[in-house]
Amino acid sequence: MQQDMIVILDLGSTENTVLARAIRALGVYSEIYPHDITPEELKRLPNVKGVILNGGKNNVIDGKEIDVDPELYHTGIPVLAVSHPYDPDDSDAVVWPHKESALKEALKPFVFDVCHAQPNWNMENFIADQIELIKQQVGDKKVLLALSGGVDSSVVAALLIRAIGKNLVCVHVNHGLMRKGESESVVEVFQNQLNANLIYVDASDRFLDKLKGVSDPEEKRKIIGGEFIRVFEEEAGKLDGIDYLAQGTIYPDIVESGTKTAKTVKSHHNVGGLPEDMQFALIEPLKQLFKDEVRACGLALGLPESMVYRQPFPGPGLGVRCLGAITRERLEAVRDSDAILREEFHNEGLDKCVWQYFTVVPDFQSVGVRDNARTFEYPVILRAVNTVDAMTATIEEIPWPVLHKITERIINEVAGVNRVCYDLTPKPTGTIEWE
Ligand SMILES: Nc1ncnc2c1ncn2[C@@H]1O[C@H](COP(=O)(O)OP(=O)(O)OP(=O)(O)O)[C@@H](O)[C@H]1O
Repeated sequence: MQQDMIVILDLGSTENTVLARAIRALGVYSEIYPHDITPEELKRLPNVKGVILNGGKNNVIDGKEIDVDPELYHTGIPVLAVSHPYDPDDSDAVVWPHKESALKEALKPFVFDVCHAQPNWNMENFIADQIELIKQQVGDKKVLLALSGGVDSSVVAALLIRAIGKNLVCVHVNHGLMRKGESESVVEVFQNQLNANLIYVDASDRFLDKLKGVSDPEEKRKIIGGEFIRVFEEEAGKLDGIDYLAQGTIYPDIVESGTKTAKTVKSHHNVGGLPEDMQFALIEPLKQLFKDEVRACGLALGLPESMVYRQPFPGPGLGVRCLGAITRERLEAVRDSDAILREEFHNEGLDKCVWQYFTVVPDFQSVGVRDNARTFEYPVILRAVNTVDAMTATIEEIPWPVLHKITERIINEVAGVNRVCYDLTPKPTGTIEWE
């Protein structure tokens, strides 16, 4: 193992991630575990140099104050107990700084002088350690991964290919609602460049047939999600001897799904909504990483920037941007206009400062004129928003010349479109997506 580690035990603090990031900022790897970890489990973790018991206001579960196993103090590993002030009248509470710079200074004596941890946390060492751990866990067994082409599943795939090569079986489902070139790039990067064992399923017709005539957004989402599970199940059923399922779970997913002491923000989809009765052991090598670290890991593994910095994309894909009942004609208009928007945003460097930008095609037409003749065609709506937490969103001010250029390209290059609009609605009152 290349990296030393400081373990944070969650005793009800809301600041676990702040603490982990501050320790990692000192160059020392840090992972967060629940308070009820046993001394044996702790000792099995690689290279643990110290333990921080991180107390806080969520320290009561089912009416009982939680604590760690007292044996943890006798493992020979240095232990530091800290607590964050949560009751302003509680003069006994240790004042623990919130700012990362101050927190780093406060942590240094424990991390370096008491634990003697080496600042050897970097992507190369992380990757080397994960590969070693995966090899130990999996041996020569087979691992299945649903590969969307999104950041998280792509980075997991690249890591597992390094660790176990062809014993990783990736399944990519093209539901026909991908952005332009996306499924092709999954095949190019994983099959052609990384030599992965990739099963590519073109299920476009199947999805589009099921969606024919369905205009209710919720029903559309349900059909897409349900059909995805069926396709994946069918493919998994054809495979023999799979023992493990890999998932692109990252640390924020765990926090959002609720840790033992944190309330659930939203229940995170078990990956791809896989059926409960599929009995696999899980491999989640990124589950302790934050999004920026996942990206750095992907780059270090040689994935292209376009994949690693891919903007968030809804599970039902372009299906929720082709408003109302999906038709192939309008779906192509969404796909082509989205590709133009992305290309122009990239050319202008706007892809670096706008969080999410996409196009929408509604299911009504308007009158226009082209070459002295009347047209009756669809509009394309542009949307570009910034957000910190996706709960609210603001509208990005795009320079007029850029908007003009995008408009001109869309009306000239996208079939069936005669009008372009810019959506100026913040969230609230609009959601980020239209459906
Ligand atoms: N078209 C697809 N083909 C194969 N697997 C998919 C597909 N779409 C989604 N998945 C699987 O479902 C998981 C969750 O999908 P979701 O769209 O919510 O992505 P995510 O959580 O942003 O992760 P990612 O960045 O890996 O796409 C993905 O990580 C992937 O394992």
